[in-house]
Amino acid sequence: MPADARIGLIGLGTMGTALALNIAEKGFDIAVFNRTTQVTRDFAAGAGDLAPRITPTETLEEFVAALAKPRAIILMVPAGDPVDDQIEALRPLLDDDDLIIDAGNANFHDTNRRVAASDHPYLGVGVSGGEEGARHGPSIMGGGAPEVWARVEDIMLAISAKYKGEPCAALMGPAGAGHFVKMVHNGIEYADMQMIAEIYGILRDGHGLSEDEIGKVFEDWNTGPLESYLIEISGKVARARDVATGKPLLSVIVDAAGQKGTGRWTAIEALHLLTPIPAISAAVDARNISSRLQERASGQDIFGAAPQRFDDLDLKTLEGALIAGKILAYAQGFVMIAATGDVYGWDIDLPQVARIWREGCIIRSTMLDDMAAALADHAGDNLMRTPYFADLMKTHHGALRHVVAGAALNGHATPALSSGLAYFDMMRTARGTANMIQGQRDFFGLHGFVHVNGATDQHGPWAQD
Ligand SMILES: NC(=O)C1=CN([C@@H]2O[C@H](COP(=O)(O)OP(=O)(O)OC[C@H]3O[C@@H](n4cnc5c(N)ncnc54)[C@H](OP(=O)(O)O)[C@@H]3O)[C@@H](O)[C@H]2O)C=CC1
Ligand SMILES: O=C(CO)[C@H](O)[C@H](O)COP(=O)(O)O
Repeated sequence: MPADARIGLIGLGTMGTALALNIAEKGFDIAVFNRTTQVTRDFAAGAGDLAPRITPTETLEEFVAALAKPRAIILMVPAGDPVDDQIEALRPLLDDDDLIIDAGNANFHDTNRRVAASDHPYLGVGVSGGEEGARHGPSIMGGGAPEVWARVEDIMLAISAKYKGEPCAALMGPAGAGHFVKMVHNGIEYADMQMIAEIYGILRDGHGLSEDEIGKVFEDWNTGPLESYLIEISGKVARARDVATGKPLLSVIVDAAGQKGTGRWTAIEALHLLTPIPAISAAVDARNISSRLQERASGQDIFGAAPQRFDDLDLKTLEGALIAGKILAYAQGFVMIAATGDVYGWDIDLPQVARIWREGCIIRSTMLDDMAAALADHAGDNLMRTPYFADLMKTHHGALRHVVAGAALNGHATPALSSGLAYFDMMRTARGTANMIQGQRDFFGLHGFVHVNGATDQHGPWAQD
């Protein structure tokens, strides 16, 4: 077997299979390996016209031998131990300058650790777009040293999605920066999905619309400012039928949301960074609450089901609420990415992040082009305060307010929309209510407060007792 494959890939699951075919289609010879050999055989047998560019291998030794030197190997296996185990198995077979690329959804702390622990070239690369994106063009968020990224940049740019011809792939920063950006991408994804689900609930239980009618609403919204992959697929999901029964698919899906961890990591990391992302955190909590099926049923037995019919909010208002909520979720995510500058010393280019999210990834949306422009023109500012998005917020925060208030009065839980609104209101209130908290802290613990005249470490009269 000639040792001439330009790149290798381990892990022929949903993402690995699609990515390997994408790489081959773009003209790069690729060697593949999978833990379960039959999967490799089936993959090779089904590769069709792309088979000549693909070298299937059945042992790690055979896989490594099939690669041109210096080697570059993509891992597309589950995050965590499988990545460490695979690296441990591979490294003894590799030369010092061979490159390992973890393209799964690794926790960025793990990527930082792996980079720090090894002198060998390493990239942590976030890939978004699901199976379809991986096959035909994902958004790719690279992390690692620029000279290491340069070794595979041509492949990354070639296989990535294109926005008006511009590749949606870039190096975000060193070490775990790529996986950090992918993590926040997924956090925003959680908030975006949760807000859509909240509006779906109002359409279903408040307005009493059928699934087809709801599908039509999302289809209509997908031709306006909300145009995005998630709104598009929400319409398709609403319209879909269960194959076995012919019933609306949504009516046969248990309402307990799964999660693999990236949203939770985003919420945890935001707390560490002291960066508020309440809409994203609320979306994580909402998934956690959704999973408590038994408890929710018991709650309904005691209190009665919460959501009541209410249809006094028109579709324009619901659309406006989603527009405002979406801006706030993205704004929180971008502020969180910017916070890595102080804490990790990463100088992540926010407009570039927005640019590579314009196509390929799950949160792609027409708004992202305007976000890229706003973040470039107003570096360092919160997206919600940049003129274009501030105007949109001025136009739509009233709708968000009506939806949150109406939902609360009628028993519809809207945790992500409500949290987004609370963030907006707090972030536009020069004098809030934390003076009371400071007073309380000083009362019970003499923690001191800053006086409005600028004097620090001040105390209330109780300090004299
Ligand atoms: N699915 C998605 O939409 C997306 C997933 N990701 C990330 O991509 C990565 C892969 O996900 P996905 O393709 O969906 O996962 P799959 O479950 O479809 O595939 C997992 C692959 O990893 C292999 N594997 C599992 N455990 C081990 C192990 N311990 N050692 C070696 N190989 C192992 C499996 O081999 P075997 O055949 O032997 O089981 C299989 O080829 C994950 O990190 C995921 O979070 C990122 C973006 C989107
Ligand atoms: O990374 C992704 C999309 O961008 C994956 O689809 C991810 O698995 C989604 O997260 P979760 O399973 O927690 O909903």
